[in-house]
Amino acid sequence: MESLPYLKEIELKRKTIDSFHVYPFSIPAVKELDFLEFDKEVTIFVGENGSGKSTLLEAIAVGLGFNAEGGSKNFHFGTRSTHSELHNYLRFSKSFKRYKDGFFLRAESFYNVATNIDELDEAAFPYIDPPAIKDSYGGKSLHHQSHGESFLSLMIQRFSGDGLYILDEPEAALSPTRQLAILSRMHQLVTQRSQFIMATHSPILMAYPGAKIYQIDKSGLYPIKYQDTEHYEVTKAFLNNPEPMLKELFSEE
Ligand SMILES: Nc1ncnc2c1ncn2[C@@H]1O[C@H](COP(=O)(O)OP(=O)(O)OP(=O)(O)O)[C@@H](O)[C@H]1O
Repeated sequence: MESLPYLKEIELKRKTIDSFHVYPFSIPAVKELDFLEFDKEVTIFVGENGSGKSTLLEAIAVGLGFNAEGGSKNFHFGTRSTHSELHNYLRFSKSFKRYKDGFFLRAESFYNVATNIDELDEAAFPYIDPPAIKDSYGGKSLHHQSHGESFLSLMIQRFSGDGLYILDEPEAALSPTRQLAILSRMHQLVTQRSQFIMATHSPILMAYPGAKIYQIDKSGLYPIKYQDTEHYEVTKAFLNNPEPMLKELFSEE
């Protein structure tokens, strides 16, 4: 699709940064960052806990106009104000084509998104019967669905294609079977001209065919093949033959 992706590149305006010794500029994802290309429909960030995936994803989302705690561009609630200033130091290079749908999904604050939907529906109730917003999320309050069900409702019912979707660890509540369902839904949405930018620890989700995977570690941020990710190697080695690893882990020495 010629006009995809919607987000083509980000650049860190390094000259405007006073110090790379303070958060968020001190974290591996940012310290070595210059340019980052989004040249595939699906871009995936992988890396150890604390490498800076969420910080980077949040800055991309906020810089593009999404609420720092997640949601579509219509969400403006905030229960905390701890998001970093990184977005102010990024330059965004976008396609001429606009996306029609968009969502920033972060596992850690999805609860607040669900609460906000309920509150908006309650506020609309005297005027619109039945309240409409949750219809787009599977017809019942996301609080009345399991964590995994609500994630899946969101992707299946609410995401409508022609979209830019920024997902932070969407696997958090999902069984392996549901993660496969997410892969399938992502594929449908990609065929409907969508772009995904995602941070994940899931070896299932990072197997999305043709995805561009960026590894984040102390040397910075660089493309990596799926089979070379630590997530793939460790999971494969463990599942193929768990005993030696368990023995090593539980040895007294
Ligand atoms: N508001 C903040 N102020 C200072 N340091 C922070 C802040 N938020 C995060 N950090 C630190 O920045 C680093 C990167 O955190 P971040 O949440 O981006 O990592 P991550 O790669 O998403 O980790 P995980 O895989 O565990 O979700 C961590 O060391 C974290 O402690």
